[in-house]
Amino acid sequence: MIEIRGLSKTFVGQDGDTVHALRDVDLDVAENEFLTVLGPSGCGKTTLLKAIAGLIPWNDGDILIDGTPVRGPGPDRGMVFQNFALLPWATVLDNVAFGLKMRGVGRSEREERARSLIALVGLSGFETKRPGELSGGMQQRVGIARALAVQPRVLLMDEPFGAVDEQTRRLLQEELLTIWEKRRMTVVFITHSMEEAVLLGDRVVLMSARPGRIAEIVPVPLRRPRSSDVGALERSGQYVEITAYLWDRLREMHEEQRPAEVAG
Ligand SMILES: Nc1ncnc2c1ncn2[C@@H]1O[C@H](COP(=O)(O)OP(=O)(O)OP(=O)(O)O)[C@@H](O)[C@H]1O
Repeated sequence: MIEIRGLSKTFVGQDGDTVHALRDVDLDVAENEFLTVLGPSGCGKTTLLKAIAGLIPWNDGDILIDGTPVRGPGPDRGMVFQNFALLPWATVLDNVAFGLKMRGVGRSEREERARSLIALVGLSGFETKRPGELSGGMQQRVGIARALAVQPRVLLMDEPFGAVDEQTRRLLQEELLTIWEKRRMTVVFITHSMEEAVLLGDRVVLMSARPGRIAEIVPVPLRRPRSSDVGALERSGQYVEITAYLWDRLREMHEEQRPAEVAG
């Protein structure tokens, strides 16, 4: 469904140095797959996601969605950011309905759709609140509802639970699994957490830094649905084994990086 071929992206820093954020990345994401992306800080995860979203240009390569080249943002792709990126002056209802308004959906229909999504993410009763009156976890629920409102085929999530406390993160992970189990869509989910990558993903993409490349793709054959008993899943041998494997690989990648760092 998403095909990435030979994707390369360089940035020129303020000091004039060139940073190879991505080099020659090839990746296929299947329809309705939940793909998680894990890698050290600065390996190009956000750059990859923004390129798929059509938010930044790249130097080389192609990104195709159902065979159509990505040339910019589109309603087929919804994005959820770590820092929520909500409209601070607008109510929860208006934030969730915003994308529908932009697409010319009439008031009563967009409010009805927004209310049902607000219920889906567990925020009924908070429709008239503004983001500043909500906790971080609640704000991120609004961010998810807003992204889902336009019924995107692809949901792009950039460390969406990175800014909330551990308990809230656990709840949001379970909720996201429940939502995805109900209405399947293709998800690309960036995280720093090995546990999160395994809990949510069908496959984990491991990226290495400088330049950002795909080091390995690790399948996660844990049974689904997973939302009903996350605790048992996390205690299963398979879960423990995959998480340990990812940690070994990340540590190896870190070791490989070190001599280059020392040599400058
Ligand atoms: N606008 C920019 N200008 C210059 N360099 C940039 C820019 N955006 C990203 N970079 C560089 O590109 C590389 C990849 O950045 P990116 O944000 O994609 O990494 P990341 O894996 O998402 O990092 P993190 O996990 O810390 O969020 C980094 O070295 C970063 O410094």
